[in-house]
Amino acid sequence: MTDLRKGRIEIRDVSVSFGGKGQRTQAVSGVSLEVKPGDFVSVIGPSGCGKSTLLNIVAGFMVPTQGAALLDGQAIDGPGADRGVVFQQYSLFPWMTVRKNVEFGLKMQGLGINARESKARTLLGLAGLLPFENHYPDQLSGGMKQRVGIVRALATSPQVLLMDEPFGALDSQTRTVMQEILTNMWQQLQLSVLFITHDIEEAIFLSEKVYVMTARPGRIKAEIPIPLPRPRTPEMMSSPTFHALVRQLKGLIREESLAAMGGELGAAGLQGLDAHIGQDGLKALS
Ligand SMILES: Nc1ncnc2c1ncn2[C@@H]1O[C@H](COP(=O)(O)OP(=O)(O)OP(=O)(O)O)[C@@H](O)[C@H]1O
Repeated sequence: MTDLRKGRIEIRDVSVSFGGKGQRTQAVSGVSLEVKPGDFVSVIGPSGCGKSTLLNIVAGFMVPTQGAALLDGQAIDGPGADRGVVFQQYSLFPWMTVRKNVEFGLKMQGLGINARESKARTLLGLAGLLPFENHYPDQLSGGMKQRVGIVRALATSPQVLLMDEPFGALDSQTRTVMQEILTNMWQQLQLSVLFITHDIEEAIFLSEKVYVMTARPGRIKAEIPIPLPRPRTPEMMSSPTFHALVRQLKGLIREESLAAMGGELGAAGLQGLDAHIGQDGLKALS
């Protein structure tokens, strides 16, 4: 079991710019956030606000232009086995069975065949995948492939799990089941999770805390604690607290999405919108 005192992620005053002189894009500006050991924290915000950029910095795939990301007080300077990463697209090896996919990282760590097999089977069991251990990825549904992806990321016992829209490609039914499976695994393994999503309900259902980002350049607009009890159940999604949180987050995101779209459309584009739907239509939208 993961040591509960480990797995603290800190992003300290991080700014990121892309491109050279003349074509410089500031993606992220002065972002600070924290995931305490064993916490589940989501980041939500309009498209292009820098969510994936932040996750890539914590994963060690990218270096910030300013500021720093730390894991348990140590500056992150590259990828490491202490951080498991799951992306939206499934990244399984198609020529390996489910179990061999899960065992891969353990083999790289030099674990013997029996220990690898036993660990892989335990985790596959937690995710309900043991009956499919000898299947190949193309014999699995999207939800099952993503469950294997999560189990594979967890196999090397990382202290933190970094997830970038992991359920974005799944239908809503499968997505709901995956959210429940993930909360169960998170509770049993006591990991810290940094979770990127566009989906407000998903962020609330899964998290202890949700950070809302502004339109680009991404800053932290709000930090919303989620006071729902654990374990979370789908019935909680109909509770007044849940609905109030959805309303609050929708309001915050809407402001930023309009700002982001305004930037893309420009004044002329927005005038075109105005001409199309008229002032009354615009009032109805606000
Ligand atoms: N390698 C890069 N070179 C230039 N610009 C980049 C690069 N990577 C990201 N960007 C820009 O930085 C901004 C933030 O990108 P990022 O992918 O982090 O946003 P995001 O919030 O994850 O977006 P989405 O929700 O659409 O996935 C975007 O405007 C993007 O176009």
